[in-house]
Amino acid sequence: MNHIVIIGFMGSGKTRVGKRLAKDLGLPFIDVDRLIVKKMNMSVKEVFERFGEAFYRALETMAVKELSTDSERKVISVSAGLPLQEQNQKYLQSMGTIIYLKGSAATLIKRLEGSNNPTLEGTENKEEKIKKLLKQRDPVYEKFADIKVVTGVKPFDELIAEIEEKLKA
Ligand SMILES: Nc1ncnc2c1ncn2[C@@H]1O[C@H](COP(=O)(O)OP(=O)(O)O)[C@@H](O)[C@H]1O
Ligand SMILES: O=C(O)C1=C[C@@H](OP(=O)(O)O)[C@@H](O)[C@H](O)C1
Ligand SMILES: [Mg+2]
Repeated sequence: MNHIVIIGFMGSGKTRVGKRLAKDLGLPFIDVDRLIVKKMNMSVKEVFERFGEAFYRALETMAVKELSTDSERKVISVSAGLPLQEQNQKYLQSMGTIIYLKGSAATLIKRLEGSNNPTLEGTENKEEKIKKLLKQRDPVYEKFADIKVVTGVKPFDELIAEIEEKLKA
């Protein structure tokens, strides 16, 4: 497929960037988290609480499998944990151009201050947890990236322009 796929840590801007790219490119936008929220008619947090993380991960796999064979080109923001799951990786790789929105620990910590993300909830030291998870996840995101851009260093519009240039190259 030739989708444009956005990956990255929680708070890296996948949803915001994906929405804007889709608008600029005149493509439909899909956000995997939002797709699940709609399907389940409850928040991500509620799905985790009522059915557990494994169930949420299974929903992610169903979504990515379906999208990997969807022939209508789209901008797709996948949830942060999705690329980490081995069962998703073959689908992810067949989807199209993968953009990694890379953020420093400092940028992500700042953006996730008020977040009620279930992956970070209940942790005593949120900063340490973010740093630890980022260390585990960054090499995986790097591995799958066709295009890498750093978020948090330039204004949003300039970041979008950089991505659009790289997509043309
Ligand atoms: N390039 C950026 N510069 C500043 N703030 C940003 C940028 N991209 C996203 N944000 C903000 O960071 C937060 C997380 O963005 P979001 O798109 O929800 O991330 P994700 O979907 O990767 O978890 C939001 O408040 C969003 O407005
Ligand atoms: O990192 C994770 O494990 C998760 C990230 C979230 O997505 P965002 O990247 O949109 O925050 C959401 O899918 C869920 O809370 C699990
Ligand atoms: Mg999001």
